[in-house]
Amino acid sequence: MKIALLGYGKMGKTIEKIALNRGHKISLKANQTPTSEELNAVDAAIDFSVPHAAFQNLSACFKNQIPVACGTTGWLNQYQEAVELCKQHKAKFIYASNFSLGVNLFFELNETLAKMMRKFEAYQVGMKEIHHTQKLDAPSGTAISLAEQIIENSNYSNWKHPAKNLAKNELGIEAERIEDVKGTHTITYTSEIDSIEITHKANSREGFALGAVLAAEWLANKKEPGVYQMKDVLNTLKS
Ligand SMILES: NC(=O)C1=CN([C@@H]2O[C@H](COP(=O)(O)OP(=O)(O)OC[C@H]3O[C@@H](n4cnc5c(N)ncnc54)[C@H](OP(=O)(O)O)[C@@H]3O)[C@@H](O)[C@H]2O)C=CC1
Ligand SMILES: O=C(O)C1=N[C@H](C(=O)O)C[C@H](O)C1
Repeated sequence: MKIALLGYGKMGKTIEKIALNRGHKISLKANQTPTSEELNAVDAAIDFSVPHAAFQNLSACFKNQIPVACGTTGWLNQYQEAVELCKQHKAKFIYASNFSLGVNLFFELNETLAKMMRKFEAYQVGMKEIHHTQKLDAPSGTAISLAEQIIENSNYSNWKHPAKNLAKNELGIEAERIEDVKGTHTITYTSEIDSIEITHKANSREGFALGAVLAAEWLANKKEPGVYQMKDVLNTLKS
């Protein structure tokens, strides 16, 4: 399949390597919003760009009916608008705050743990993410997804970053930036007696990149237009 890489930075370059190994062709490497002419020459697009560009890039894909997998974080205030636009143009779209298999397993673990802990009010939940110093957004998209899962399955009502002056029902997210850290997320349940902690640590960017390529392949093969989730892709691969 012919792929457009929207964003040819750290992730774009890792995705290129994985996509070529899977027999795809990279027809476009763009560090700016693509033109319709450029998009019409590809089968699918993968957007790992910057927060201020993601919505514009997605709009260009929807208008040209190019299936698009988007991993860019930090633009979610426009997510609903993107969903509407995708439906309006009968396009195909997946956004995932994290495309790696490991983090998607971690999402399942997080949800199960939150359900288990719901009735034990002695435990306070805390979250911390660590990423490299070039990251533009905080907290990470993955931390937001994890926090939303906990909120849905507990008595917490909202998340807060930075994690200061928290009300009882606020889930604090701490973010630390350390050179070259690929992405670490930790959730801690703390009582006076003990702590329970789960951590996912990415050792490289390859897991994110493989997941994004699998999502783009899945979208390109999907007949029905729509807004999909990484869960849909992984469920198909499991069956
Ligand atoms: N969902 C997931 O699994 C993951 C998500 N991410 C997210 O992906 C995004 C990219 O991460 P990363 O590759 O590390 O970041 P980089 O900064 O390394 O790369 C971003 C690239 O986007 C380019 N860019 C700038 N403006 C546009 C535009 N209008 N259209 C297309 N490209 C543009 C930049 O070009 P220039 O330098 O010329 O400005 C740069 O090459 C981030 O939001 C990050 O949080 C990262 C890893 C995993
Ligand atoms: O910017 C990154 O590098 C990453 N961003 C994503 C996020 O914001 O959650 C995913 C991963 O943690 C790496």
